[in-house]
Amino acid sequence: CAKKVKLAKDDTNDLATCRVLLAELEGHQDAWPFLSPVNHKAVPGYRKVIKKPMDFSTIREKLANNRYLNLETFIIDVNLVFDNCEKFNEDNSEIGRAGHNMRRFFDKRWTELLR
Ligand SMILES: Cc1ncccc1N[C@@H](C)c1ccc2c(c1)OCCCO2
Repeated sequence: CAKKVKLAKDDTNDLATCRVLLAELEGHQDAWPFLSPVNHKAVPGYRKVIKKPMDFSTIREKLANNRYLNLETFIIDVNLVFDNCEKFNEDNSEIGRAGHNMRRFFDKRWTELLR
C-alpha cells in the first residue's frame, strides 16, 4: 500500500506571527484589563476562582524567553486570558465585554494570518 507521508506545517514564521499578534492585542483599545497580571489583593476572590492566571505581559515575557514550544502553545495561553475573563466576569460588564471583544479580534486576526 502507499506509504503515508504526514504533511509538515511550515512553522518558520510562527515566532514572528506570535510577536505580531501579541503587539496587536496589546495595542487594542479594549486590552486594558489584560495588560498586566490581576492583582489578587485588588480583586477579592480572584486567586481562589482562577487557577491559571494569564495576561499579555506574562505572554510577552514567555515569548521573549522562548517558553512557547510552538504557535499552538502560544494560542493556548492567549485563550486562557479570555477563558479566565469569562469565568470571573459577567458578560454584561465592562471587563466581560472587553474580553469578548478581544477574543473576537484575536480569532479573526490569527485566522487571517494563518489560513
Ligand atoms: C481581567 C480581569 N478580570 C477580573 C478582574 C480584574 C481583571 N483585570 C484587572 C487588571 C483589573 C481591572 C479593573 C480593575 C482592577 C483590576 O482593579 C480593581 C478595581 C477595579 O478595576
